[in-house]
Amino acid sequence: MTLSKPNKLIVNDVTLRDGMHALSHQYTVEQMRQIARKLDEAKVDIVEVSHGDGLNGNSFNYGFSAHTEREYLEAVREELDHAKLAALLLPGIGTVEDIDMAVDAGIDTIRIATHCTEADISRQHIEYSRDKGLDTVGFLMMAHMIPTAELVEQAKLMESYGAHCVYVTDSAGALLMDETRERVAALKDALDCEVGFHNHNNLSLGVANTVIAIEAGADRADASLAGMGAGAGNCPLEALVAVLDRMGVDHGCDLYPLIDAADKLVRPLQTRPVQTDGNALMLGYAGVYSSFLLHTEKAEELYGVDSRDILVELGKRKMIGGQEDMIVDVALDLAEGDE
Ligand SMILES: C[C@H](O)CC(=O)C(=O)O
Ligand SMILES: [Mn+2]
Repeated sequence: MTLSKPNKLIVNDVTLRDGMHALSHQYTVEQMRQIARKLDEAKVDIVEVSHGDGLNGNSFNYGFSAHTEREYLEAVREELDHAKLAALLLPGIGTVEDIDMAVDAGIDTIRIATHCTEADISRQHIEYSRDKGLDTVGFLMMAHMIPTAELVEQAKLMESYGAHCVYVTDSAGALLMDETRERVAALKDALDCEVGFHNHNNLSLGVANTVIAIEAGADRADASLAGMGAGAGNCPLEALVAVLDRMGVDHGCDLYPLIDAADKLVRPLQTRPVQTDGNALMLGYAGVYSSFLLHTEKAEELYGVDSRDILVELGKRKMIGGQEDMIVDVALDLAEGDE
């Protein structure tokens, strides 16, 4: 099938940001350099670098990273000739001072992420980033949790603050195919700015849903090498590019350096394989934030409660990003027999 798309797809790699979750934020600077070099050689448009939970995520609650974000950003900046450098920020975890640091370290793009019902807290950060001349993106996380019409209203807020692009972000990898199409098409219809799509492979729909998003008009798509990311990982970049090649979609990336980087650089780093195994599947099934996976497995070990039960309960309680401490709460409740 050939898809006629008016503009080239913008490919945003998240191996060095979402991929941080899969490694408990422990990339070395040299690993980041090697991966960034290959992404640049493959002509990926945007390479994102940050703590997995965004700038300043370095903390007891989210996990400490091996190096500072300035060290990571400055190192990757030196490796990029073609690709733009991006950082992610969640208002409240990161502040405008972190945007200043990232600008100083050389970013071109900032992505401001909020829970899908909280777009209003992105105003200050989006306006500030626009004033700094950054390519500015709004990122509506856990997009499966609200109906499409509400998501559109939240996206319009981000656009009104000045976002160049607003993302449908399937943080839990929970969206079904029709749900993906409906959300992306509705944002495309309602917004003048670009629309993006980011997802997780928890229900094994990573590539399929990204292709559907592109068919529905997404201008930007996120993916990562070997799917390196939270939960079952993100849409695997090399597989997406192979499929888009077959479909005749203009994405501008070279397949072979991506395959080489996925197989030789990234997969060997995956101490816990990034795949749709039982617990990762449960994230998509129960609608739970993908970065809860490793924290939940730790709670299983500590409190002797089945991870799957913890994840189902977290989904029932509608826990969202930032509520990582509730994983322990739920595990303790289940251990005591009261849920
Ligand atoms: C901070 C999160 O990891 C952002 C993200 O990639 C998602 O919600 O998915
Ligand atoms: Mn993600």
